[in-house]
Amino acid sequence: MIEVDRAGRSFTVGRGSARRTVHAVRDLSFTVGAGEFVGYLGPNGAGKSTTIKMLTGVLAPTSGRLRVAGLDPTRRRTALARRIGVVFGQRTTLWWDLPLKDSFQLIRYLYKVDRIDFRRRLDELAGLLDLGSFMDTPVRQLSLGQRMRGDVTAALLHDPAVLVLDEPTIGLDVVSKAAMRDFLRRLNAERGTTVLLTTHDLGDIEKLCRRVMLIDHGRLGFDGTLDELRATGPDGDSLEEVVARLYTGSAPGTPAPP
Ligand SMILES: Nc1ncnc2c1ncn2[C@@H]1O[C@H](COP(=O)(O)OP(=O)(O)OP(=O)(O)O)[C@@H](O)[C@H]1O
Repeated sequence: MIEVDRAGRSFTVGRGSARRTVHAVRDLSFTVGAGEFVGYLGPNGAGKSTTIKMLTGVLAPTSGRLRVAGLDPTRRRTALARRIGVVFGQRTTLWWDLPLKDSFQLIRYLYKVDRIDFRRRLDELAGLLDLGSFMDTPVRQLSLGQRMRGDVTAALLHDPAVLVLDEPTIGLDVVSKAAMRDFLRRLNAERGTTVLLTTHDLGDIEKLCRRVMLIDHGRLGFDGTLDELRATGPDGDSLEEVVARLYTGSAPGTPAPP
């Protein structure tokens, strides 16, 4: 479902003699099969957002190739939009001044979702994510937890095969977080939606992902099961301790090793 083959993305920053190249992602290769739920971890500045931007067609790779649902994300961005859903926990894709339900109608229009499919899907998602009490509320008045549920619904209205989540539980209280995780687990198990989850919340990873990939300085440093990830540290270490050890030595913005 997702194929990344020696993908790289660099940026030129600075001017004159201070001009230099930042290798945000280097020689990145992995595949994610249909129905997998994969965690994508890395310290700040590791290259996670750059990877997501390449997978969603926002940024073209400067080397290598990517395929999502069989499509080249940069060349087939419109076609890909129908196969992929994306949630950025830190910012909304909803219309700030419109009631939530109007945002959904706009998405139906933009994605050309059949009216009956849309109604069925929205009813189902509204039930699962408990949207009923704030469907008529303008997005700017929603609490963070409500807004996040709205954003997840918006990303799923066109029933995408792949869901890319960038910190979908950030800022949520323990109850909302548990509900969101439960929803995502069911979505993956019952609908077979392929999920790539980027998060700094290792609870998300522990509760949801069987497989974890870890990126550091733009390179894939680990790709294996959650159990294999734990086994990289001494017995009895928490996942946080194991991951912190793997992150050690990396700092945001430091040049990637050659
Ligand atoms: N448009 C850009 N121009 C220049 N450098 C960039 C650009 N986008 C990203 N970078 C650099 O590429 C590297 C990777 O950034 P990226 O945003 O992909 O990291 P990240 O893993 O998502 O970090 P975080 O967890 O902090 O969100 C960083 O050094 C960053 O400064």
